Amino acid sequence: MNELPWIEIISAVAVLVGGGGIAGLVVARRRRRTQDQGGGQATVEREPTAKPEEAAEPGTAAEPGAAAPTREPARDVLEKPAPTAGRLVRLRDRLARSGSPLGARLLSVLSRDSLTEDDWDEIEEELLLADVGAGPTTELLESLRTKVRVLGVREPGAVRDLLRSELVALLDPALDRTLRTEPTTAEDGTHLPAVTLVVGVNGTGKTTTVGKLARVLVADGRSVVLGAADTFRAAAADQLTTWGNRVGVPTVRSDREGADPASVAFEAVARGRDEKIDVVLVDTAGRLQNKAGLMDELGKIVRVSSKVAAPSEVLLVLDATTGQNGLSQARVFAEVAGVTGIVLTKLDGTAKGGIVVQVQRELGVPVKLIGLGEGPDDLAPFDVDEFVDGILG
Ligand SMILES: Nc1nc2c(ncn2[C@@H]2O[C@H](COP(=O)(O)OP(=O)(O)OP(=O)(O)O)[C@@H](O)[C@H]2O)c(=O)[nH]1
Repeated sequence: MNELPWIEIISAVAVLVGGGGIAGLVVARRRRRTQDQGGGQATVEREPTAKPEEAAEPGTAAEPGAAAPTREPARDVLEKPAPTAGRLVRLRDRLARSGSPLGARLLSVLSRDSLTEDDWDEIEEELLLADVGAGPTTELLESLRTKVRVLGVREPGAVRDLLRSELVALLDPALDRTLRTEPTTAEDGTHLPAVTLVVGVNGTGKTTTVGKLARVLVADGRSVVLGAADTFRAAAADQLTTWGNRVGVPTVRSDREGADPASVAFEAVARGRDEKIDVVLVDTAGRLQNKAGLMDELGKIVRVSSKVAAPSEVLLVLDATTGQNGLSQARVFAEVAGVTGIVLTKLDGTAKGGIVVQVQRELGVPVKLIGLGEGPDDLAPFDVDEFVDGILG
């Protein structure tokens, strides 16, 4: 794969949008590749060196049969993931087309000749319906009312600029949205891959996000290994393996349904260490935040895989269409797994994007990625300015 055009295109867009969010996904220099993922050549077949026993919690017996064989990708059908750059443009397009855009409705009310109390009530209702949340909605309304009154803003272009700056402020552009995907070196010189753990409740889009993220990383020139720690459903590991195969990324998995997910995560991270892989992406099973056993298991996945390398990112996948529900999920996951970023999926089909504001406020954790559709490259870095321009249409 010729990486140079990628670098030029992505760098140009990073300069254009000036967004910190995309910076973490951009490879600014040609990276050392420890594994050819784009050239259609075979990788070295290697059995995982770590034993499942090592993955057991101290004092617990290792599970028999929990070993995690690796599915090597089929190398002759590799796809070329879409560049990260084009996704920002597509985001605006999808947001503008989804449902009836919040921004357009707000602008139409704000542009009326003289704003009555009914008009302000309508604006409030629109914001609440979009899941912006009661507190942020009140803040936004007060600020808008004052500025409209004090500055006498009436001209449509000026109203749009005012609303735009208020929405940008609400989304906290200062938050660091960089994805930490740089490998590190331990004190003893051991290569440590960057580990990204993907967590969330059932059906939010975790496996799809891992697959899409692998493509983003491959497009940016990173070497990647996937860990199928969703051992409840064999189909989940198959699904992940298929995602990996499409871009030449191997998947570490267990052939036994119900195997210890912590063991699989451990094996995947150990393989990343042994093969000097840049990033290990670990998919976990969907779990309800109110099921203590499942949440304990998640804590164990974090602890056990940290014996090789601690996660540099724990991404909580939230379905934007479920709105407020996502909040209570987010709180519990943050407690158990130390969430470092939110992935908001299915934004293409909802006018409830306001949940971004609430989640960030509640947790102080930034939205880092957004899902814009079911297509393989429908995942984009979250960029505040682009997002607001998208909802303003
Ligand atoms: N429209 C749309 N659909 C999405 C998006 N992300 C994921 N999906 C769909 O959501 C469904 C569930 O996705 P999965 O990745 O299987 O979800 P999961 O969280 O891994 O599911 P469990 O393992 O059962 O918990 C699939 O049909 C995906 O195609 C998105 O951004 N937009």
